[in-house]
Amino acid sequence: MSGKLPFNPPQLSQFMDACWVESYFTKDEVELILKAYESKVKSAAQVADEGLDMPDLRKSTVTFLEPDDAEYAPFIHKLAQLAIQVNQQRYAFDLSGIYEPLQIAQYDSDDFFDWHTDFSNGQASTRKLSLSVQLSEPSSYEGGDLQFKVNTNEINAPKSLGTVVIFPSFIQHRVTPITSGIRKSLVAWITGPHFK
Ligand SMILES: O=C(O)CCC(=O)C(=O)O
Ligand SMILES: [Fe+2]
Repeated sequence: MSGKLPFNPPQLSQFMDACWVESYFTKDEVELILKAYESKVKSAAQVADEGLDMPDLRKSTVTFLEPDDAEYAPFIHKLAQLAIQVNQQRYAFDLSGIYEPLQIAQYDSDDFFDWHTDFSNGQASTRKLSLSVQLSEPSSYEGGDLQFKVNTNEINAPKSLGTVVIFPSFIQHRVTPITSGIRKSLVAWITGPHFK
């Protein structure tokens, strides 16, 4: 017996629990998404595809953009380009595209989204990467930190307008309660075949 059972998997050396590109979108690009939010029908946020109200987990108001909506194509393509590039550098996941509506969320005072992963049962089991675009000026609200749980540390993502935060959908994250003002974000989920 050799005492070995080699699988020899390829290894990643650039993995990060979360990364970001500050000011990736311009103020004008953000403005377009804010107008979309204003023009659409909004509802209280539910949790993943379970369609559940979980008031202890999440409180915010949301609306959605279809990924092939021509009006927002330049914005959505620019976001997709970043997902592809960051995936090549850091994650090497198999990605198929954007198959879910993009979420625009508004967090008013006391709104929050407690610790969770975007990867879950059903449709959420095909989520590979999550991207959050910061749509509000940091000076316009307090609280509302997008945080990642990395071992025992809570890592804050930058809040500057137009910043995109990218992370594997299986990473624990939260948005802390808003203590004043209003925070808006756009979240896209990049789909791929199941982990295998
Ligand atoms: O608002 C954010 O930046 C993130 C929200 C979030 O985690 C989600 O919608 O799954
Ligand atoms: Fe999330």
